[in-house]
Amino acid sequence: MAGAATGSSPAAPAAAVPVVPPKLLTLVIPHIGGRLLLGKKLRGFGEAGYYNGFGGKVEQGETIEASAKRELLEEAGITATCMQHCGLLTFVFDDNPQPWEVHVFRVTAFGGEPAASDEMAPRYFAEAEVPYERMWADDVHWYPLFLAGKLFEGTFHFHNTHTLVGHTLTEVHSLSLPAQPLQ
Ligand SMILES: CNc1ncnc2c1ncn2[C@@H]1O[C@H](COP(=O)(O)OP(=O)(O)OP(=O)(O)O)[C@@H](O)[C@H]1O
Repeated sequence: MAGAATGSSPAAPAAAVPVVPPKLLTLVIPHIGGRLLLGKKLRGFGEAGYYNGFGGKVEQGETIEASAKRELLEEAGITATCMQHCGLLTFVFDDNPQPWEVHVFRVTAFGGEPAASDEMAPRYFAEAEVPYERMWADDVHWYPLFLAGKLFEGTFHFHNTHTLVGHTLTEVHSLSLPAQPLQ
């Protein structure tokens, strides 16, 4: 008889695991002349005083790249004139069913002068002085690849939003970005 079952009981129907599409975000870091431009968060529960690149949610009708440039202008007052996609980070939280997919960009030339916004105060850091103790817990892992000019992909698992409990990280040779705007 064809199609004999391998187990003694009929296979149970697969449990319906809800798949929540990831929230798309950008993270833009100017990296020029051995220095990084980071922003000190001026507001946000539990985040004020912390440093990060510039970025936020990709909006409907916007490409990821356009979103990165918009956030850099809104938060740091500068216009990227040379920017490369260099990382894809996925954040998974045990207290949030929606993972975050963060596209990281390096800016190597920009127009304008960095200026504080109501969200962020920009500040330069030498490569050896990145303030990891005042940054997200994943940053200490992937910044070395960023600083070395590599492309990378990683997945980071957080407990209660902020405690990093595990991760994978690999250098890659290419990254792709959807050309279409977010629907
Ligand atoms: C979990 N570990 C993390 N490690 C490093 N960077 C992280 C991060 N999690 C979020 N980020 C980045 O922080 C910025 C603000 O994020 P977040 O406050 O959620 O964006 P926000 O909803 O305010 O976006 P809008 O500015 O309103 O569009 C944004 O660049 C996002 O990519």
